Amino acid sequence: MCGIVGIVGKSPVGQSIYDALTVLQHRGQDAAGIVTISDNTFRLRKANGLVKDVFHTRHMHRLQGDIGIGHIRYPTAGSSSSSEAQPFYVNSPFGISLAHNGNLTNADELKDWLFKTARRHVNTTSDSELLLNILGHELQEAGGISLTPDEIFTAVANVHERVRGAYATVALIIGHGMLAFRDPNGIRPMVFGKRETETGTEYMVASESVALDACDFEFVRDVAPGEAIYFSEDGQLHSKQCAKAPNYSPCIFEFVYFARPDSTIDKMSVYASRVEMGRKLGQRIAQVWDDLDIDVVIPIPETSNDIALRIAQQLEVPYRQGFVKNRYIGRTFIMPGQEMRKKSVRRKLNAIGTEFKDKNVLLVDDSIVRGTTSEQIIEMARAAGAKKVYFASAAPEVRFPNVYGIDMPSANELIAHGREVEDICEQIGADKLIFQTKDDLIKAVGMHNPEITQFETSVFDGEYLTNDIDQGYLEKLDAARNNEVKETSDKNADSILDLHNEGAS
Ligand SMILES: O=P(O)(O)OC[C@H]1O[C@H](OP(=O)(O)OP(=O)(O)O)[C@H](O)[C@@H]1O
Ligand SMILES: NC(=O)CC[C@H](N)C(=O)O
Ligand SMILES: [Mg+2]
Repeated sequence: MCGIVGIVGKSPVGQSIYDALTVLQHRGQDAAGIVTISDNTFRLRKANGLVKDVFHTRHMHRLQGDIGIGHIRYPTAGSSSSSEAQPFYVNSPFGISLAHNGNLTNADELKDWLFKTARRHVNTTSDSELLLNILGHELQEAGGISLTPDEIFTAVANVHERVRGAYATVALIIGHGMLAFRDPNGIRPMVFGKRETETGTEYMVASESVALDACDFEFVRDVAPGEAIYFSEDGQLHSKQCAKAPNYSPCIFEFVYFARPDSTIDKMSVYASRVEMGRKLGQRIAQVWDDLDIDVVIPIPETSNDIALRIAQQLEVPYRQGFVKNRYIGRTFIMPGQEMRKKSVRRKLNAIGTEFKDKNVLLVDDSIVRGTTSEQIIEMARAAGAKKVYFASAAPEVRFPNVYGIDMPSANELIAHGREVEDICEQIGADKLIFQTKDDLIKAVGMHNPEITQFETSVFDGEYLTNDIDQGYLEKLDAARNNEVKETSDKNADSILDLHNEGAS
């Protein structure tokens, strides 16, 4: 999951974009980038690393201009080379710079078409650079040098026709303004907001509402699935539904894990959804485990904290923070390699012995994906003296790869793939294991916005709503991106030919 942000301001926007990226850091830890426009010239700084490490004072001084976009990356396609950090840039038919959250499912077809028909060369293996070139091509077909909002919307409508997958996108078009659009299923989130200043209204788009809060922008609304919003440089706002058949289906995993609890996505509070996940799971535990002998409920920090607290209330059992999280270690699941993920669990979490000694503990996590966290945490709980270790997951069994922006390319790496609950329980070493049902998860999130009747839930049920994913596609994805392949390609990532990146050293 990446994070995107864009601001059309009335004064320099570099610092606000930086601030927005820091509060979106939980969506990607691999690379960060900002592009601004000043004197009709793009200013770019992007590199691998966290926001705080990528941008130094000297870079911020150079990121001048009242309009700009930013990105933080968690790769789901191509390599993790710094040459695939975003935003990307293309110089025709205008200077365009683009940042993308999501993943395209027809990338091979698009690359071929771009080369053979649109005669555009793409220099990296990133799907986002393909998206940029498709947009460039469609802008060229739709508009002249003056480029009207209608011409821009025609271009986006044609992008929707060509591109499959998930794409929340923000782009700068030099000499014109900023364009934001969301795929017709609205899989990845995007909000927009405004800020009134003495010199006029400023606009901002971002992956999550928390970025608007951090920069003092007032939330206006979510960008609708298939919709495009165009903010001209002089501050005019135009919007249009550009998809023929939009079908609101936000990714439910945003609510389970990805998004920050203080964000609201598609009118649904992430925090309230997690609390309700806890209530429902608590009810289920009480029903299914009638011989309940739980002494204490303990979350696996950090995402599951709110869920575990609600489970404890439901079960009328004490809630204790039995694990301490090292605040200097990032999120484990979005780290690039399995080796790094494994090592990080113990560096990140440590047990407080007294909370476990001679107790039957119920450990709660938001999800079990590869089982990296649960397996090690259960060992730690036992080593700290727990009598019995029970485990509850607020998401159902994750059994299928994700193709829409979460890096789960390989079914074989998912601990629940081809396994039933007893089997998974044995694998992670728990005494008992329980999962939320898919139905309850959908209700827990969906109750906050009755307009949403469908969610993107493919990791739980294998149903891919873009209708273009078959076994052949999944096998190819697995072969290209499984752990082994990724670890080798990441070692070679820096040798990938890069174009000049100002200030990269
Ligand atoms: O089964 P796994 O493959 O281990 O993946 C699931 C775990 O990874 C995530 O935590 P993470 O450490 O990324 O972040 P958090 O601090 O937000 O919980 C998630 O919250 C689970 O704890
Ligand atoms: N997680 C994402 O949104 C990734 C965006 C894009 N597919 C990339 O790999 O850079
Ligand atoms: Mg976690």
